[in-house]
Amino acid sequence: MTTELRELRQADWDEYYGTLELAFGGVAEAPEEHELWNALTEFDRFFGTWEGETCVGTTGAFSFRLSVPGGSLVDAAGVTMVSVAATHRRRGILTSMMRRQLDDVRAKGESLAVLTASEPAIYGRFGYGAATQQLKAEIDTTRVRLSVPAGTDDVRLRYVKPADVHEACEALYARRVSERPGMLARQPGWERLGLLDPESGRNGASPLLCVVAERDGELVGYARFRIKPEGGFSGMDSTVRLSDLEALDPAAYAALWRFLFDIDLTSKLEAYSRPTDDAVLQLVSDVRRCGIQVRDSLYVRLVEVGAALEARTYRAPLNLVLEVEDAFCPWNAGRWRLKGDLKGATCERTEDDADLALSVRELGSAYLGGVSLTSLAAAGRVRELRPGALAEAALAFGSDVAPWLPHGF
Ligand SMILES: CC(=O)SCCNC(=O)CCNC(=O)[C@H](O)C(C)(C)COP(=O)(O)OP(=O)(O)OC[C@H]1O[C@@H](n2cnc3c(N)ncnc32)[C@H](O)[C@@H]1OP(=O)(O)O
Repeated sequence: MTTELRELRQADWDEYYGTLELAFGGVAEAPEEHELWNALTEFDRFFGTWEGETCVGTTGAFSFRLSVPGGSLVDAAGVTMVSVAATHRRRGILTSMMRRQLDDVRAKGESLAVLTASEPAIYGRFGYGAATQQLKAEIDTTRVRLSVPAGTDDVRLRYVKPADVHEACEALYARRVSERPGMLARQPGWERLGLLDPESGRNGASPLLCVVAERDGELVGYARFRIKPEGGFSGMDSTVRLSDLEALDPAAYAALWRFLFDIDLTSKLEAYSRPTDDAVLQLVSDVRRCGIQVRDSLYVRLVEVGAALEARTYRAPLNLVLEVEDAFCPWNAGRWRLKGDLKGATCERTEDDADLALSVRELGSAYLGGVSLTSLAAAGRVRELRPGALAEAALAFGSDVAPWLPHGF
């Protein structure tokens, strides 16, 4: 039986979403999660592959604004909900959906596509490069102490219901977005994600709790977390699970972490996604007892190389020619002259000799400044054709702040 790839319709959403859930193990999500993802679906950007009435492939894209080095917010397609029914794998269904999707992203004028991958091996062939990492911590709060900066005691903390302060927390988050590449500006509707709290997603922990940090009555930070009750005959020994934490200054930041460390009857603090340069690593007395692990997070694909490279700034002056390989989106292939500095950039087609050769996947990895071109060159994935060009480009592409995606999509 032949398959048909077509835009998603509201009437087909349940069948489409059922296919996706099955590909991820078949456990149905809670009704409130269904409702949120249905509300966020941009139907003209979501595709299903159909065999008769049966959906056998899913994908979609959200219209995001991504923070890039220099602080601009750039239109980016947030690729999501990718699956192929296990009965229909290895027949090229994913490849046909990726083809349609990237053509569609290009037609919309977006220069970037981004995603988080269930497995790192899937998306390199389509030109996506791993661009950010996330840090997981499991901190033994009975052994690790925090050194807090002056002013921490002036920060007032209070428990609040997450929904009661949600608007103010979202406004604070919005101020943080342009300060760190990889963060997404919350689009209308997405503010609900931070409050999503189905019982099935808590794994035995409390409902979502929130503490705000204030100074002179102004919100300067917040932490949202859950507490998983644990322990036994000898007493309670619970775990704090941090969901998200943002603060506007070091004292507010330290006050929130100190609070999380000091919650009575708890001995462990778990954080699943923090930036790799999180300042908490500089506050702790014993980083070895923080159970740090790092993994890949956001993958970036330059859909229009010229426009994407012009959309960010560069940390040092740069003037070189890139020879780009891009088998899946051949309109990007060839030579580009990139001139840039802290103020802006131009990137145009050229016939001049190339200084560096790389594929679009390496450009995606380096784009947010978190993966060094020098390291990619050491792996043989970037070739220096003019001596000195690699050092020049590696310095310019880098970011002082580690890029980070705070939440999945
Ligand atoms: C952004 C997100 O949503 S990430 C979520 C991705 N989804 C999942 O992980 C759910 C479970 N997995 C699946 O649904 C499917 O296995 C998919 C979507 C990963 C792959 O779908 P398929 O239709 O089988 O892929 P398709 O046949 O187009 O394969 C294309 C190529 O990718 C390769 N490939 C496919 N899946 C994988 C994988 N998991 N790891 C490594 N390579 C893979 C294939 O071997 C093939 O390579 P080839 O052209 O050299 O032979």
